[in-house]
Amino acid sequence: MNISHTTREMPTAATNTSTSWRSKPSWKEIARNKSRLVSKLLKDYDKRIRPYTGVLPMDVRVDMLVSNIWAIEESQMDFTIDIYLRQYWEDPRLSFLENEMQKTLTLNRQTIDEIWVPSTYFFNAKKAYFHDVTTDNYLLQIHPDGNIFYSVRLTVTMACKLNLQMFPHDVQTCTVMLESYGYQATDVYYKWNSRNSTGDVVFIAEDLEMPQFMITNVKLEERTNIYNIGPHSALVAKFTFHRRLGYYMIQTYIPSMLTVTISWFSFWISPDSPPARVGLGITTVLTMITISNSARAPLPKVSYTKAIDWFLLMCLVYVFGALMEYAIVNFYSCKVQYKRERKKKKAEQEILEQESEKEEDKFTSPCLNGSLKKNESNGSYRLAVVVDSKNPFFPRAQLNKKHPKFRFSRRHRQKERDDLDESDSQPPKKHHHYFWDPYETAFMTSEPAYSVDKYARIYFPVTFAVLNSIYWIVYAPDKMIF
Ligand SMILES: NCCCC(=O)O
Repeated sequence: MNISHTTREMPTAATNTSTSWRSKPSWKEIARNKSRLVSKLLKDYDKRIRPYTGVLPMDVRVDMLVSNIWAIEESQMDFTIDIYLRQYWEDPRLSFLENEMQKTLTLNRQTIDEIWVPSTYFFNAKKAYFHDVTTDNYLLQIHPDGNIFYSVRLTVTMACKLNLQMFPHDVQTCTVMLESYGYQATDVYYKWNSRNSTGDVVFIAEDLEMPQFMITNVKLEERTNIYNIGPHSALVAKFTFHRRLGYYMIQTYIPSMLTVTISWFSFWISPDSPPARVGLGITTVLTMITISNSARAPLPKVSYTKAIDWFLLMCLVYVFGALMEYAIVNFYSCKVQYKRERKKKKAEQEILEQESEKEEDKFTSPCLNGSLKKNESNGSYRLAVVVDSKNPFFPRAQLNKKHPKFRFSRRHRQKERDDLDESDSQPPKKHHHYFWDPYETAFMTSEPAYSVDKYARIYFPVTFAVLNSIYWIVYAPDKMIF
């Protein structure tokens, strides 16, 4: 809506007493003349009868200025629109001779009640009201040739069938359909008015901005609706709305993705800290449920699945999955701990038996000269075997055969050498060092619980990223509007 500001001069006494006042009619004369003209036009005028009745069907041309569109209400499946509805028609009974005093008549609300007006109504209106501040918002102009221009300001809430399968990536089309209530198409025919100065028919106010939508198209149709009482002419304006994603990004998508990401932190927390892992898991599940509820709250209870339902379901499954993963880890962890204890006990029993035998009998032989030491602090065993200089591979092969649980260890080499040789005055002999921690051996041999965490660290983020990409490709293939 372009508004320009101009100043104008009011007629003054000086204007009326100028030398040319006799040739130009005074404003009082003009007013009196117009008053007489209106009375004359309305005398014998029967507003019950339409123009051209019994002679021709008449056209009613329509255009409109949309000054505002209030948010589309998904739960109610409607939208509210502020319009200046403008109707144009010809009524030869109201034509008059144009002259200096008789130009276009601009009249007020009362005159509308005295002339014939089309019985226009909104087909899909749920409720509507006229504006009356500070006076009734009506405009009526009668042109000398009998053309009438009638404008009225309305706020109408219209039904709009929404398909929310793609919500919130949806594009909605809402219609404004107006029709003649009382006249059949053979009497009154509606047409979109493209005869105005711009050629536009539905003007959208320049400053109209919808917080959640963007109007991307307006399509116009003229149609005839067939009823059992006969055909009625109608006009349809179809507004296309693209939903803006910004709100849903901030309120739903980003918080959900962050919640899912937080749930993965559990995979890096020790399985031996159940309060930490269970607490994190349950918090993220509850957070996801809260986000889902608030995202769905304004939506109607439709029976089909919406895009956002899939996304929220996916996130919920992931946070639930992270909690379930801990249940599995915990189960295996307990099982493993039990087995580990048993293995450790068995291993220690074995060692005790070995220790009870003479060390040399067990770990030394003419070809395998070894020295076994137990680390009392952690229960591990270390064995240093003198290497046969002629055959350096000999002791390891021999030991692997005799004591397969011992592992060659570089880690303890220097320490062992110091321990073994400190009391030896001879030059140090070359040793191979072997290590066996019965506890560690039992622990390392079966650790499915820890493997589950290790796999989860990769599996959860990768699959979530893949599913997310599929979601955005399927549901937001076109441009996204924020
Ligand atoms: N000042 C109200 C104008 C009405 C209309 O443009 O239809």
